Amino acid sequence: MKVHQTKQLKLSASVVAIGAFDGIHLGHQAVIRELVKKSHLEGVPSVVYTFYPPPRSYFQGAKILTKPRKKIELIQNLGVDQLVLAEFNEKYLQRTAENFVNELFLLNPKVILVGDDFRFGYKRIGDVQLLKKYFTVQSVEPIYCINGEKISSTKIRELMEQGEYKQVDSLLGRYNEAIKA
Ligand SMILES: Cc1cc2nc3c(=O)[nH]c(=O)nc-3n(C[C@H](O)[C@H](O)[C@H](O)COP(=O)(O)O)c2cc1C
Ligand SMILES: Nc1ncnc2c1ncn2[C@@H]1O[C@H](COP(=O)(O)OP(=O)(O)OP(=O)(O)O)[C@@H](O)[C@H]1O
Repeated sequence: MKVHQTKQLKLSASVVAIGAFDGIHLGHQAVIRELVKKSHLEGVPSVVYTFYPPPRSYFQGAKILTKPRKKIELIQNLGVDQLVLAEFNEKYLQRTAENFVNELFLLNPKVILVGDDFRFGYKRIGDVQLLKKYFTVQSVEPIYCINGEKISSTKIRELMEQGEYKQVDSLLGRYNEAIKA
């Protein structure tokens, strides 16, 4: 897997998943597995486009569940070809939604996988409707916890605060991760 941190990636075709992906929990894993499956079906490279730090950590000080090295390792293990790890900083967050769309054009995506609530660009102006003007956009069926709640990085952070380490591990799908994080 190739990791790109500064220069914008250019590809003649791809399938792309975008998001914070902090923790690479079971929901994230489902998205990335679907991405890799589509990439094999289409015969084009898979691209995960993510951020460091996660926007929720940058803005709200949320605990970071996976530091870059671990995040890279986990994404690579899922069979992804290219990883964009954008540094989320004061300059980056001020990029307009159109400017971000222009970066996505450079990837020539056949499909983009994002959640229905995905937002992008300065002040979160860009939404899935805007993305759909230019690209084929799809989402993946949600993966739920045993109690019926949707798995999320936020839920995992809450469980960590409560010391529910077994539950954290079960949502991450990995053992002893909660203690190390
Ligand atoms: C170019 C760009 C600019 C962004 N600027 C802001 C911003 O000004 N304020 C904000 O709260 N989030 C901003 N974000 C973060 C998004 O709201 C969102 O958290 C990010 O795209 C990850 O999506 P996800 O949270 O659905 O995984 C920006 C994202 C991108 C790609
Ligand atoms: N439980 C889930 N099932 C399926 N897909 C999910 C799940 N959780 C997140 N995703 C998808 O993973 C991608 C990255 O999402 P993101 O990291 O913003 O999710 P999150 O874990 O809900 O984070 P947060 O708690 O910070 O909102 C998006 O495409 C999103 O729709």
